[in-house]
Amino acid sequence: MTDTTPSPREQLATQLAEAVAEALRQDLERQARALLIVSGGSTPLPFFRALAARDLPWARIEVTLADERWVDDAAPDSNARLVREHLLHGPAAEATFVPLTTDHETPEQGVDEVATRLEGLAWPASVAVLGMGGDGHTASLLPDSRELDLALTTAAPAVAVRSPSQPQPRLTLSAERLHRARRHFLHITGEEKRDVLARALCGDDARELPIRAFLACPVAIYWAP
Ligand SMILES: O=C1O[C@H](COP(=O)(O)O)[C@@H](O)[C@H](O)[C@H]1O
Repeated sequence: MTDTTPSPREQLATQLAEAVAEALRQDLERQARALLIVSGGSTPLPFFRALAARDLPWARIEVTLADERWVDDAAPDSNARLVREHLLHGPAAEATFVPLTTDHETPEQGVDEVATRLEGLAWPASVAVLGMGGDGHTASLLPDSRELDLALTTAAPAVAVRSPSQPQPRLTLSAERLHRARRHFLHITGEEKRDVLARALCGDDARELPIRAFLACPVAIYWAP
């Protein structure tokens, strides 16, 4: 017989989708629109699929990203592509998705247009679902980027980022803007990320491990092996 038990990562994604959906429902009882910030990368895919299946008033929900690579939105490494392909399905296709790229050649040229777009959203966000890389980065607050200090301290909503460890330039929501969410969830999987998180919890220098900027939010940690 085939084992149909969901994997721990699928169970985690379902639990996270339930928590995010409940937060959106609660806020939409009191306000006309609600904003959801999601992360890119590979971890959120089962969460996107689980959330898309939730019964929500999607037409009143705005979705944007914590960060984006400055690539065409059909490129394999575009976070917008992941959101479009895995979250904005069925009833969830009625959500308003606000991407973080423009037609400009570089994020430095496009950042003001993205900032204007972001200012028009329903702040404070209901939820920010953060991810984390093995180097302790979250969004594109990258430990080796020249712009990390700026992104951690500026009041601007978005920052253009370049980093020797990343093949493409990126655009990230600033730490200040990511803090403007009523609830923060950290979604990570695997032993390596658990160890990085454990290390981050033992210190306070966000320049070394940028995820530290959110560990006192408070943040609800969703982890599975
Ligand atoms: O570059 C990125 O990495 C992190 C984590 O990605 P994952 O593939 O390890 O899940 C992600 O949170 C961030 O949004 C993304 O752009």
